[in-house]
Amino acid sequence: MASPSGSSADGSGKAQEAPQTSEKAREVLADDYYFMGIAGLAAKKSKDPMTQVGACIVNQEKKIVGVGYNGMPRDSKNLPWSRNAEKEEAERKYLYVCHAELNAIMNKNSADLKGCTMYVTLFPCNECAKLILQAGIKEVVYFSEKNDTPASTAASKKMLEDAAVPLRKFEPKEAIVIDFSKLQHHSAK
Ligand SMILES: Nc1ccn([C@H]2C[C@H](O)[C@@H](COP(=O)(O)O)O2)c(=O)n1
Ligand SMILES: [Zn+2]
Repeated sequence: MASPSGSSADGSGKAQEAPQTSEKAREVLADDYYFMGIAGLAAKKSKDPMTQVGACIVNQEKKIVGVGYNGMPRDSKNLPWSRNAEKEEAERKYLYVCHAELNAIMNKNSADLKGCTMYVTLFPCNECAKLILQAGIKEVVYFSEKNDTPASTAASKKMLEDAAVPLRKFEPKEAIVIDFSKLQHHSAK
């Protein structure tokens, strides 16, 4: 470690290099912010005009093994995105859309998801809770909760609780901002 004064700090007698004044300590993103941030970024890819949801699955070594967002099934072209309650059920998105959690699980790049944690930007519905349990996921971290499907939410909570899978709300204390101009790297010389 360089000593600020530039004098010997290791007993070698050699002067240590002082840190450049332009070098400053960087903040290291905490795991929850990083993984929920990835889920949030994935959500931005969703074509759902009303609700974009993202999910990120992390294994016990804190490696990302699956990411997904809500979208229509593969190769579909003309399925409706409407949520309009006055339309026929077949003309609304709900029968067709693949939830972010389903897509994250399907997109897995590891043999299995046993012992993993799922980060998801919206509370998982009861169908996704079943998928989460069947995949062997052992923890769920969610960000927001809508109260428009109370029976589904209650069933989801019940299933996860019954299987002793902890469900935790992510409560960020600050925003993450990606400023691309700050990602510009400059050579040392
Ligand atoms: N945990 C969840 C909950 C919902 N979704 C998707 C399904 C739809 O695309 C959208 C909800 O639509 P809304 O009723 O808000 O218009 O969110 C999901 O992927 N994961
Ligand atoms: Zn779902």
